[in-house]
Amino acid sequence: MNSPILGCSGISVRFGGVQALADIHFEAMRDEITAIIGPNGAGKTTLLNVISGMVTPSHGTLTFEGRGITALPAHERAWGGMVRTFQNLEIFSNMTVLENVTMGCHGRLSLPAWHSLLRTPKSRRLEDEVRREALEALDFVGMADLASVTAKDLAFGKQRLLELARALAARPKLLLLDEPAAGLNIAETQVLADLIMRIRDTYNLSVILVEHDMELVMRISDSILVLCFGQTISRGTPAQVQKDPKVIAAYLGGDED
Ligand SMILES: Nc1ncnc2c1ncn2[C@@H]1O[C@H](COP(=O)(O)OP(=O)(O)OP(=O)(O)O)[C@@H](O)[C@H]1O
Repeated sequence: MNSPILGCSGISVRFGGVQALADIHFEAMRDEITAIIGPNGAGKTTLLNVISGMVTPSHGTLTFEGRGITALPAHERAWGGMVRTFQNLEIFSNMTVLENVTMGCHGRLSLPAWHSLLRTPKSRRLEDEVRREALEALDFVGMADLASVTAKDLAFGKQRLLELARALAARPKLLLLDEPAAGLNIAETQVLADLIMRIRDTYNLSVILVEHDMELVMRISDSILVLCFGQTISRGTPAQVQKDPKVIAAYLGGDED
């Protein structure tokens, strides 16, 4: 039976007078794509930030692979296999595509600095390995031919895929995607949807995504959490969530009755 990779229990976050999240209970299952949706200001990004360790909840606990991680800082969560992408692209624009992706491998594949300084055989082997894995990730997102291009010269859609390739190169167990389709056109969004499903199936990893594009969410998600004003208003499969009157009222702008 499938088990949760991530668990949130009673998560609350307050920013001054704003209750951004109130008592959120939520599980993301292994090898599944879980979407977090909701209207503007619902608390989606805040929840993603709590999961990745960038925001500390005022209440509640988090588990990752069954272990408590509530007090674990963001970088330790990343070492443990939780890797995220950002709504505003965070690529190194003056570096090449390949150099950007190799950044994803570091941390996982690293040696004490003196190995690199002295260019020991071990450090050269490691460099080869990093390069091979980075190229593999680029190939997976269909960008192997762009490896030597400077990142800032890529079209926006390709920059988004570059960020995804870098995240993949870190070999995550849980991939957190913050609005991966933002700024993409319809054709690029289709490519992205196929890619995210292929990532789940090929790498056997779990994905949590925050996304506004409902077509994408309904097409690729195994499970959806719907937030509104910091509260959970619905959870379930795309089919269940789509016909939930609370979701229709709050998110899709319909009537509850
Ligand atoms: N750092 C902060 N300081 C103060 N208030 C914040 C902060 N971050 C978020 N908020 C508030 O918390 C609430 C939830 O914001 P959040 O960004 O998580 O929503 P969201 O669902 O991701 O919205 P959007 O779809 O517009 O990105 C909002 O009312 C927002 O204004």
